[in-house]
Amino acid sequence: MGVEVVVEGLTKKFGSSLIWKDVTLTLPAGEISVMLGPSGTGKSVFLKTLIGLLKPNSGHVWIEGVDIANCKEKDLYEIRKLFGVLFQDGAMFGSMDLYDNVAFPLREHTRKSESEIRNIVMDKMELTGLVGAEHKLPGEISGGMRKRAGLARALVMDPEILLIDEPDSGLDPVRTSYINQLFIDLNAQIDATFLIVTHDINTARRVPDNIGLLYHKHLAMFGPREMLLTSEEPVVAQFLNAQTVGPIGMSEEKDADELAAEQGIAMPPLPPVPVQLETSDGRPRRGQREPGAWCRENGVVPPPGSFEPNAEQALSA
Ligand SMILES: Nc1ncnc2c1ncn2[C@@H]1O[C@H](COP(=O)(O)OP(=O)(O)OP(=O)(O)O)[C@@H](O)[C@H]1O
Repeated sequence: MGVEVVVEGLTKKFGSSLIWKDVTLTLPAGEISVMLGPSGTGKSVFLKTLIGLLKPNSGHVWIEGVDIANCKEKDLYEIRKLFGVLFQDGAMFGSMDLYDNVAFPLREHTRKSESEIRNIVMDKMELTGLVGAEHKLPGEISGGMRKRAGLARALVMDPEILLIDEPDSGLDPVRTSYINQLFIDLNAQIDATFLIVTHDINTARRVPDNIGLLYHKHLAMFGPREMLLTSEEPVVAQFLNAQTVGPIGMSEEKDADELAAEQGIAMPPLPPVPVQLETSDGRPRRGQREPGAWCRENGVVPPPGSFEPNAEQALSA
């Protein structure tokens, strides 16, 4: 389960406006990757391009030997069945209760009987902690529950690839922690390839196996979590450690005057690398590695205090 997604030289423009250029990365099968970036850098456009909702100007997205950026509609239709997508607002139908919302893709795209549908829907409701809320309308539940309902719906077709757009938008830190734990537990259970787009650096620091950062119309870096959290590269270090000193300003890039004013101000030292969030029942995940393994294998000395149980002091953005 879980398939690799290989992105090669992807470039996207709207008219003459370049969104990002030459993005190349591989989402490893069954692992959790996070895509970060300042507002407006094209993270949502990237998700939509991966699933073929938007066409890139050039480049390839290879999934199981098919280039979905350039294939026929018929092949795209087949490949899309591998995806589950959780949109920012959950994208629920307001007039249907949660049960019917979650059942919708099964009724629309399969010939399953209502009793088979019931088994699948209730299984996904259980996975996402929604048993008992089946007959509530989306307008009657909290934002956190709506996201979990969107997640249950994204799971009913047993996706190999799960794309999740800003799961933490509009959620308080406690609900964000719950949904992050749910992603880790789900990843262990379904072994799908996850890509989460987020602004939340605490999510990015603790949840994924891999992190990518889109900045200034290109992919600044993509790689294992420990690689980015120990990187001294100014854009990566500034963003992942929520610093104001560095090349990123309020509206993405700082201008020359702002950067000149910072001359001589050293970037603060990197904080300790936190341990990665584990599954709640201790079940291993495919992408999980021993804390510090990447650093050891690559001869990188992590900041003092890294991987200690209490190293995960929340950073404020
Ligand atoms: N269909 C479209 N047509 C034209 N421009 C678009 C379209 N979709 C997105 N854009 C533009 O592409 C840019 C990137 O948008 P996108 O929503 O992907 O950014 P983002 O990084 O997800 O931002 P945020 O973090 O604020 O959600 C924006 O300038 C947006 O206006």
